Amino acid sequence: MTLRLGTRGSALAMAQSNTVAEAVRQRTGRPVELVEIVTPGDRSSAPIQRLGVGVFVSALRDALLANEIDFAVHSYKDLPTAPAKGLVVAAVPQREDPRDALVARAGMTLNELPEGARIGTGALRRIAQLNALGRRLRPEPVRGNVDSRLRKLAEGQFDAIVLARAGMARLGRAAEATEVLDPLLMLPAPAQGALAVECREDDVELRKLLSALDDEDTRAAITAERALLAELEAGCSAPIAALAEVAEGDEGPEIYLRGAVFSPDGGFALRLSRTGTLADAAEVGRALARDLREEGADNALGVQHDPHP
Ligand SMILES: NCc1[nH]cc(CCC(=O)O)c1CC(=O)O
Repeated sequence: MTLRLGTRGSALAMAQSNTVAEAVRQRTGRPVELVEIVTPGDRSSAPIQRLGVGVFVSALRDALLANEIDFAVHSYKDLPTAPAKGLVVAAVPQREDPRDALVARAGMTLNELPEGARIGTGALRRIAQLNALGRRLRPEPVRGNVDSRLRKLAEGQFDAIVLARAGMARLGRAAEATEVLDPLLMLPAPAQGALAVECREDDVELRKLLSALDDEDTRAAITAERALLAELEAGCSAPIAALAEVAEGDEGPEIYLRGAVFSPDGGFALRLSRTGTLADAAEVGRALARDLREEGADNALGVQHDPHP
């Protein structure tokens, strides 16, 4: 029987869904059809921070629970940390490049941008890290999909924009980045570059099929990054960054987790790290969150800032 994959109609969502659909066809031999779901987030042009964290997600989840579709693909970093009742992340495919990218006019790198350069980005995490550089760059809000952000740059609305390299890559536009930002300067959002393949918890047969797409290292990395985020009780737009990498340690594979918390003006920046085994990924994330808290993370997270005053 044909599997129904629910997807938003945006170019990025379609690219992600088509990639997963193809992988499911190849690995299971089952036909997959795409079913387009329109979410309130697609109809509105209000700032994401105002629409709320789950705006792109809940319409897909409703369709899953109503049995209108069989599975859905999300950008993992857009998923709230709270688990969805009746649903399960059945697969976490191998992650794309998790780093942020700079696209600047005249091929400039971050270091070459002049004082006062206007940088289009709405994410508090990116605004804070740009401000923390102390270069007097000027972050300015920008919304819209990857294509429209690149168009606004080309039209001269900004000197540069910062966006996830993974999103550019999925649209075949990664070559337009003028610099891939080192996580030392710009630590990405928890789960950036990863996908969550979600289905109904009780759909045992499909869960088994989808598990063929699961990548163990990616799942461990995302588990650590999101445990950190959940422990700090922050949403996807909070100025919190995390990146876990898996590498061979002395006694087998190990997880290397970096986490950071910023005040939006960049005046407070706290970066810490921890390591552990893959099996302990969630505990590594929670422990690093506690470390961040002990070192004053709440100073940055306690106050609610309006990103677009
Ligand atoms: N914030 C929206 C969003 N959600 C997922 C991606 C890109 C793909 C990914 O990170 O997986 C983007 C665009 C961006 O941050 O530039």
